[in-house]
Amino acid sequence: MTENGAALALDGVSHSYGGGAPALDAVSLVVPRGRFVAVMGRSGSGKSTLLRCAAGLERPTAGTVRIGGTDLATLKSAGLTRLRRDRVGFVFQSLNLVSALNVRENVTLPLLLAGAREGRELDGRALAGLAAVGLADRAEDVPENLSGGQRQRVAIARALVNEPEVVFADEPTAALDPVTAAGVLALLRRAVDERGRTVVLVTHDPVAAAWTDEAVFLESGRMVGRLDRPDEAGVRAALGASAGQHLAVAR
Ligand SMILES: Nc1ncnc2c1ncn2[C@@H]1O[C@H](COP(=O)(O)OP(=O)(O)OP(=O)(O)O)[C@@H](O)[C@H]1O
Repeated sequence: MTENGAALALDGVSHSYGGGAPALDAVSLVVPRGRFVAVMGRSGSGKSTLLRCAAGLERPTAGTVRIGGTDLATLKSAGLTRLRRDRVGFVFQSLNLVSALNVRENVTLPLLLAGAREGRELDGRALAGLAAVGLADRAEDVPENLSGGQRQRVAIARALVNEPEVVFADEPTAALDPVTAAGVLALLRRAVDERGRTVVLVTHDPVAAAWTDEAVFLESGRMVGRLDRPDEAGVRAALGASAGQHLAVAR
């Protein structure tokens, strides 16, 4: 896959907060359309920084980020906001939903922000999205009446509603029990397999990574390895190896 045909392409991306040591150091990554990629590494290795740079939430200090061929550096602040709103979906660990809105309204929010008119068509899209995550019957409920796993499923419906080019998920299952987490990961997997979506998942969890097509490993801001079709044991071994490498360097 060339960079041009990719959903997401990072080329030599570095980022330092306030001129300190690089949190991300010359990372290159090409994610083809219809692929599910896990970004892994220990706490502080730069996973969230990679996601923030890739999603246009943070401007890297060096390197190029392209989403669907658009070089994010060519966009001014308003253009970057539009890109995040129209072409990218987000699922975070928590605080995903607006508590003042019901579930259906939460799902329609990205469409409304993108200029769609309220009405039957919009509600139909929200309900179809909710049905896909098994929550059509909770459409008129408020988020606080939902369990953590149900809220994350609503967040996934919302992240997918505008058919984004890339969905960025930052530890979306960290607060969930293993069974509920598996349900949420299965939904992301289905979005890739059945709807051709592209998902970048930040996680420290080898079980979560085993749902993806490819795991990439960060250590001290650098990309130190990757695994195709990762399984749990392979991911644990790779994480152990990169930690060992780090210790060897630190000594
Ligand atoms: N806003 C910030 N200002 C200054 N330094 C930051 C900021 N955010 C992150 N860092 C630093 O950048 C480095 C990478 O952090 P990052 O949050 O990307 O790691 P992570 O792998 O996502 O960690 P975790 O798994 O704990 O969330 C760390 O050294 C961190 O302290």
